[in-house]
Amino acid sequence: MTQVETAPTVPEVGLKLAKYITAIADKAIAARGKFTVAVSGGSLPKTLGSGLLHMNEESKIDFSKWQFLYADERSVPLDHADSNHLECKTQIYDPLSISCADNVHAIDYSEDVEEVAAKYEKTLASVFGACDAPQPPVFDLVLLGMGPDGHTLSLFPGHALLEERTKLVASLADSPKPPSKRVTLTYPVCEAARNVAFVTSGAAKADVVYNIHKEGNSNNYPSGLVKCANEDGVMWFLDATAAGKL
Ligand SMILES: O=C1O[C@H](COP(=O)(O)O)[C@@H](O)[C@H](O)[C@H]1O
Repeated sequence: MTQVETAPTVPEVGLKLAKYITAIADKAIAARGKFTVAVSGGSLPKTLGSGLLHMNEESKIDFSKWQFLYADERSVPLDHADSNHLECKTQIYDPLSISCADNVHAIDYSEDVEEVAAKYEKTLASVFGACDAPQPPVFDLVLLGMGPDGHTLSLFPGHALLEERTKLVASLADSPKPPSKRVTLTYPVCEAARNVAFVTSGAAKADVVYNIHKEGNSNNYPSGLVKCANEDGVMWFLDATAAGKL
């Protein structure tokens, strides 16, 4: 099951997303004292950053109990133009004065992408306590993007990692979308998360959005295979062009 929210423009999607995420954050902080969110790269940081900035201007958001982690990361230095962390820093953390030292868990770069994945699993354990595949970390929210080929996280159509059920964090060195080396959370982590939301915009995504939501072809795309623990299912935030064929 999925839920779909549409808005005419990307900034309006950002605003809806900001209201959604702050509501989840408030609930998580009231229940457990912190809010854990995994963010993706690509177009998502800009959409999220613009929505949060707008909301923050109206009434200040307290980010002190927010913990930002990553849904996936390109294996490049943190100051590289392809780094998902750099994009989040530019679009979200710096404009909102969110402390990278206190509230963000960047994925450190190394030439050895398997080592990067192993270190990220340790980071998950430091935030969530001991976790493994039978008992994955429980994120309050995983925020995902979707490419025009239907990929999400760094899980690409036809890739062997679509079957990964043992690791929480997987590495790949053959991503069809550059850069080739990446690390990614796996499906079991999404399935354990309290909430999972896609944020997708642009006409290039409209066919895949239609296939996943209207044609019952969701199993043909990595994005369509994502599930979460929320009984209302995965949430989709779409702008008018991505939703154009629904
Ligand atoms: O490479 C990636 O692409 C996807 C989708 O990006 P978008 O620019 O089409 O929104 C993104 O979700 C993922 O985090 C990133 O590594």
